[in-house]
Amino acid sequence: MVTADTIAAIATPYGQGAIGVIRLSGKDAFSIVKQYFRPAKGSFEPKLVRGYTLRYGEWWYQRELIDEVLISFFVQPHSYTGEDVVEISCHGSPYILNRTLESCLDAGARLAEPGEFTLRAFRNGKLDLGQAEAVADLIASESKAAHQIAMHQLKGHFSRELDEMRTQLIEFTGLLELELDFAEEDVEFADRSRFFELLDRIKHRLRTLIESFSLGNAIKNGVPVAILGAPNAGKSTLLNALLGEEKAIVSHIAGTTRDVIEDVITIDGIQFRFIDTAGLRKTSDEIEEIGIRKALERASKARIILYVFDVHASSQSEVHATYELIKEHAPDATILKVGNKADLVQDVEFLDGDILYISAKEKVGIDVLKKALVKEILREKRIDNQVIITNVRHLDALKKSITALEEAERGLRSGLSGELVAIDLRQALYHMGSITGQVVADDILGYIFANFCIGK
Ligand SMILES: Nc1nc2c(c(=O)[nH]1)N(C=O)[C@@H](CNc1ccc(C(=O)N[C@@H](CCC(=O)O)C(=O)O)cc1)CN2
Ligand SMILES: Nc1nc2c(ncn2[C@@H]2O[C@H](COP(=O)(O)OP(=O)(O)OP(=O)(O)O)[C@@H](O)[C@H]2O)c(=O)[nH]1
Ligand SMILES: [Mg+2]
Repeated sequence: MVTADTIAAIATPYGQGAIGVIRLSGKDAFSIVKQYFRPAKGSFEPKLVRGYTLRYGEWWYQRELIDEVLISFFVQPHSYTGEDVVEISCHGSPYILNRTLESCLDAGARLAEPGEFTLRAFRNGKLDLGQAEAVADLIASESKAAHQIAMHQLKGHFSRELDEMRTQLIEFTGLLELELDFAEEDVEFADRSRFFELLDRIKHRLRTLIESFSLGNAIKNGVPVAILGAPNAGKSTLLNALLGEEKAIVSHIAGTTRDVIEDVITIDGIQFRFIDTAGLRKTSDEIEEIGIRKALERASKARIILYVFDVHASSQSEVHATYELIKEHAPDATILKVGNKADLVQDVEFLDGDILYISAKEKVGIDVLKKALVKEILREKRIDNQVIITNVRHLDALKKSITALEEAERGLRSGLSGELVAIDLRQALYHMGSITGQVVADDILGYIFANFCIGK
């Protein structure tokens, strides 16, 4: 067990709260408590601490009664970090928390780096790297879907699957390398046809994981939905109807919205990021022109585009032309056609095809539109109980693994000797292992944990 220097941090958010927690981890955690803690009953002996116990008493520092506190004890290796851990629960006042932290630092603890508690948990084998990253995602999750994906990963499903694939590859790679020792005898220990099968299976699975990134990333950061269309189509009215608040200015004057306006809402557990934009048209107004450029730029980054047109006022050719303009700028997005101001027409037989008719102003059809958005994101996919990757680092490692596997396959097909093929396989194994952290360089660890909160 690694028991390094003792780290300390405030583990709760900054500001006033009912309770605030200071966390200490490392070999001096209990003796630091000894210096300032006066138990309400009995005495406190670091050596006699039992894990999973709680003590009540006072925290004194520089002759000042800082607070009444509750202290939780975890004895290594049975703690989050795997080290001796202490949690001091104070009243949630910034002054109390700062003073208590100060006292711990005064006694020799060091201020923890962001993510350092979790880094220690990783180093001590409590979590693998993928799970440690899931902890950060879990804390950041703001919707049921994002929470589900992070929790699935924290529970180690992704890691287990990678481990299984790695084990199969390692076995085969070992056999290939063994052939080297019998080079003169021209033997093949590793059954080539079974190998191609294995490679196909693993590549297919890796590809599915890679494809899941687009969904995973959208869910984690909020699915970007850009609202586009001609001026006065009712885009801002639609944004307000979706959000249920008057966020954007609405007026009968064409060209009202200039800047990009955005806000998030959660629908059926999925967070959507709605982006209202300037109406698309030819204009000589310089500022409006900038707004239109921004609109098209945001269109290119959206996953879904709500193309809003006025069923009452627009001609079929206008509707078509704007649609083509949007499509050109956002070839990868799904474009949903939304025929607005349906309240102004009697029979809606304006355009054929899959058009959603709504009245943004009268809030008619908004729920159907929301359902359509959720359906578009989930399609047939379920997000519970399956691995969905959300992390660019993982995406990168998976892509590199596939490239190496393809190289190995090419080598085998062209009759390359086993030991050379094995080099590519080791490369693939390396990249797969980098996800769970079986192989990982220190600078990568530093980069990963730097993005955590302090105290985590
Ligand atoms: N107060 C508090 N709440 C918290 C945490 C924490 O550290 N402190 N957590 C942290 O962020 C999460 C819980 N994670 C934890 C994971 C493992 C252990 C732990 O003690 N593990 C031992 C126990 C196993 C056993 O029961 O024997 C171990 O792994 O050996 C503690 C917390 C969320 N809530
Ligand atoms: N009758 C009716 N009027 C609507 C509807 N939606 C919007 N309007 C009206 O259409 C006008 C333009 O609405 P906006 O939401 O500002 O249109 P926009 O697309 O954001 O326009 P720009 O920002 O100029 O591009 C306003 O007068 C709205 O009240 C609707 O469903 N029915
Ligand atoms: Mg507008």
